[in-house]
Amino acid sequence: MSLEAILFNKSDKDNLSVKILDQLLLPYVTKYIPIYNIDDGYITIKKMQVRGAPAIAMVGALSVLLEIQLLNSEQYSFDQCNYDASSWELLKEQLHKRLEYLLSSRPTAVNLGNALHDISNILDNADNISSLKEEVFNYTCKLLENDIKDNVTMGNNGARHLLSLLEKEDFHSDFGVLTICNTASLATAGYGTALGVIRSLWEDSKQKTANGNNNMAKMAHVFPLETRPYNQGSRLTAYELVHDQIPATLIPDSSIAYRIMTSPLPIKAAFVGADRIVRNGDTANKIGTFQLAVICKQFGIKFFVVAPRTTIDNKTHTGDGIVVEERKAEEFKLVSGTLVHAETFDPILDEDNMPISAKVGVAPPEVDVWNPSFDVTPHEFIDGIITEVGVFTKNNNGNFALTELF
Ligand SMILES: CSC[C@H]1O[C@H](OP(=O)(O)O)[C@H](O)[C@@H]1O
Repeated sequence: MSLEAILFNKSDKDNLSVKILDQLLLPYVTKYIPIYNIDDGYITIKKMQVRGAPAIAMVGALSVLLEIQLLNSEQYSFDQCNYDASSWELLKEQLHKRLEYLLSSRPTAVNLGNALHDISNILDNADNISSLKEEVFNYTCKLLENDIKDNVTMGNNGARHLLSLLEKEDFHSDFGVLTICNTASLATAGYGTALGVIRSLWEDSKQKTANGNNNMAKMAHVFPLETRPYNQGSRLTAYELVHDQIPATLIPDSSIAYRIMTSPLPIKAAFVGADRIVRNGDTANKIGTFQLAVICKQFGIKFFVVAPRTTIDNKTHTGDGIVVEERKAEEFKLVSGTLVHAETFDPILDEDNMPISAKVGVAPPEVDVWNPSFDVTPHEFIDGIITEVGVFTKNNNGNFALTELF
């Protein structure tokens, strides 16, 4: 099992605990940090210690569950925080406000909003704090269980779809794929979305190799983009591909077209995740996704969005309605990482024998920057939307029919 972004200990239902992997320190440092309440959920999501639309939703829901656990415990003194427990209605009103605060941590990824909307409905129908805790516990457990199950189903759906397309075009050899950002175990409860398809394609390749089926289309190489400025591709996806021993070559975001043109093997698809898919199929995803889609269209390479139903926004009609989060300028002007020896790449350790995190400046402090965390890819550039329900492709008018997902 590769790294887990979220550790949820539910062995004692009266003493639930959650830890999240601090992804700002990867790939050199593996450090889990505890979550105790909604404030911790907000901070770890805002700082992107945990990131990835599905993982954000799960950590958000878990932080609400832990806050309810606190409110349900005798030793918790209500005057320590925001709650007036003199009435159940007052407490519910305040908890609704806390959900809105949590939602503001990352506005573009719809999964968090969908999860908090569900929890808000549970809250509206709850009669007391202990029944509320039971309902939110059951909801959150289901959210985590369904995420992994759906990711494996989605991965197999996507692999099967691409291989059948290649069969139809009479393509029977090794191929490469592209991917951007991190859409794997570090962005979900496990297996991943776009990288889940790549994991399924790799399982298929290994099976074909073991059976000696050398005259069949099989994925042989992955080209992950580094994904500036947060480097989810170089720090996280490359890490997961190395862990899974999937052949991969990390490439600069700026090299996509040249990589396709000079690739030693044909590149047949790009698989990307999503933070929000709206009714017409326009998709918000990591900044750089739209230009990857444009380049794929130029080269006739299939471009697939991979996302579970929890990433669907069925209220917004087109991409124009999507709020794109802009991150702080420092996240662009400074590159965060771990101090390593230039030759050996071994982390340099401090007096406590711990790796040293550092930021290096790569731009003049005075310069203005534009640092959108996402972009919006119009559905015209998307060849298919891969979900756990199935693969959705456009009709002859070039439109997606996604009502089954709403
Ligand atoms: C399955 S993760 C979906 C999505 O989330 C990532 O964004 P971030 O790392 O800023 O949370 C990226 O856009 C992934 O494609």
